[in-house]
Amino acid sequence: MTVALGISWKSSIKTWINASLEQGHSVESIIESLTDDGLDKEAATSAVHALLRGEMPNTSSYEYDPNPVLPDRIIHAHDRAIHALLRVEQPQLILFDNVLSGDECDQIIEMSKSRLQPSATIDPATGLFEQAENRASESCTFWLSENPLIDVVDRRISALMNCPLENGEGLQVVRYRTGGQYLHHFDFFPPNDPGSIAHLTDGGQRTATLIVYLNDVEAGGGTSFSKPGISFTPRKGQAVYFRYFNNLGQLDPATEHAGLPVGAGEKWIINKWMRRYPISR
Ligand SMILES: O=C(O)CCC(=O)C(=O)O
Ligand SMILES: [Fe+2]
Repeated sequence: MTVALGISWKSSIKTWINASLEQGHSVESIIESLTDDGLDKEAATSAVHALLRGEMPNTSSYEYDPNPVLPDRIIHAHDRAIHALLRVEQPQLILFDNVLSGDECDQIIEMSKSRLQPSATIDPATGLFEQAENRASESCTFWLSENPLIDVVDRRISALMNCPLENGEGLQVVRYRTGGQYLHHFDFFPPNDPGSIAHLTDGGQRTATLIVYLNDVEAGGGTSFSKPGISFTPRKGQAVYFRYFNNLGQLDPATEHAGLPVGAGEKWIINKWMRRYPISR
């Protein structure tokens, strides 16, 4: 016999699903366990998907809970002491100095050149990657800890963001040529887009981003946050952190941002996206 799960599904089931995702169990295996326990498949699937989207509807205003990033002036991140130069509380934004050395920036640019492909964005309906109209750049992704340098950078960023290594997507390197830009957008998967579920099922929602600047840009190319009205100038080795998913499962609308048009020369960055749960690899 199977039972249907009402809208207010028991919080113990929710806690159990959350713990299972945190332990790295796959969505399919969790749904299977729930159906083995007598839930109907559709109810089990929608319960897991509801949790993946975030427990709280975004009708109430975003609550700024404590940032997992340490509040210190200098953070000892894996192998490097990193200075926090500027902190904004609403939205939660931090500018860090010297996250990568000049030499590390140059090496990552060199390693990426032969791998770049035109950047894609996610189709809201299907979840498939499509040719980006709002994003004029090329990019490539490294596997987590793909080589010794990428491994050190992945570990350093994980320590800096105070988020487990396994919750991190592989480093994405982006090159914008003169005129290249990324129009205003959010980094999280829009919870109500049907296409988001395919991405949420492995790792859950994105929680925070670190953008590392790999070069000094000749002109333009800042990262602009329109709600607080702040823009960051690319500076080789520096990084901007922002967090948009809190412990209530809300998403911060004030983290909308853009990569401004590059006025002259090229702009190279790394994107590191952290997820709520470990990603299977
Ligand atoms: O280029 C930038 O400064 C921002 C890039 C960005 O927001 C992204 O790739 O998601
Ligand atoms: Fe972004």
